[in-house]
Amino acid sequence: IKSHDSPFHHLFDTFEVIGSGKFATVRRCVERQTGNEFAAKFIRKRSSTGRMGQALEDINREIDLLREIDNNYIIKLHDVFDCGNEMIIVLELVKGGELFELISEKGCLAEEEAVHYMKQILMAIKHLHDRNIVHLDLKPENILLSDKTAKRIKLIDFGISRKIVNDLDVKGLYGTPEFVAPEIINYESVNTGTDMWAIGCMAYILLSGASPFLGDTKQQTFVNITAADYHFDDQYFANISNAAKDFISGLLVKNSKYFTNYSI
Ligand SMILES: Cc1ccnnc1
Repeated sequence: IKSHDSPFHHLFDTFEVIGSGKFATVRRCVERQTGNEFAAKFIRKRSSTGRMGQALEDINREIDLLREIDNNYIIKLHDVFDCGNEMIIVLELVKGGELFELISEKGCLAEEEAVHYMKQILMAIKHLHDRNIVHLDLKPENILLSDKTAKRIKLIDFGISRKIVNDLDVKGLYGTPEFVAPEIINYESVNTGTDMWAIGCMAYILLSGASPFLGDTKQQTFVNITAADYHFDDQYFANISNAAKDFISGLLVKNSKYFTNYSI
């Protein structure tokens, strides 16, 4: 995949918006030559003077990570176009909606269905961690369903993902408050355990529909996280297996860089 000089709009027709973020909009598009559908992520570049838009360094980091990844449970990169004041990343189109929507509809999932999704999420994360890549924004909104019948997931959005070099690499507050690990809040270094913490949060949510640390304010959520203060409310967990609770407890461990395991 190389970044083209032939303009994106000669090769693709673009259609409805299917996702949007801070500096990016994702639209369904069709490659004229083949008729194949893709998701085109339009990212505004930050100008030398402005503050709007994403820094080129960050856009290129996301692209380089996507080029390196090749896993059935992670979104595939198709092409990249540099179009002046925006970069266009052409990605595999995933049509089954967000796992988040599924939980919102159903309240929570039956344990065997939650296990089915967690296995796929763990295989995607193992693929990343084996390459020293940490996602850093794992949450149900970033898990899409490739199609509702097959219950296959695709992990998306590597906008804040990083390469971890000798473990003590990146600092800086980011991620979504509800899912960030204590080391993010305490401005300590992140590591693969940072993703495992978020996986623990997602497992808790899939099984109960409740969010383990969510407070009434962002500040209260941060207090709950840094104290690792959560519990298995019997209102939701009465019929959940001990194995499932042990799995979650093993992940919601502070500074869990020494407890990363992928028993699938
Ligand atoms: C939102 C989105 C991103 C990538 N592929 N399909 C949909």
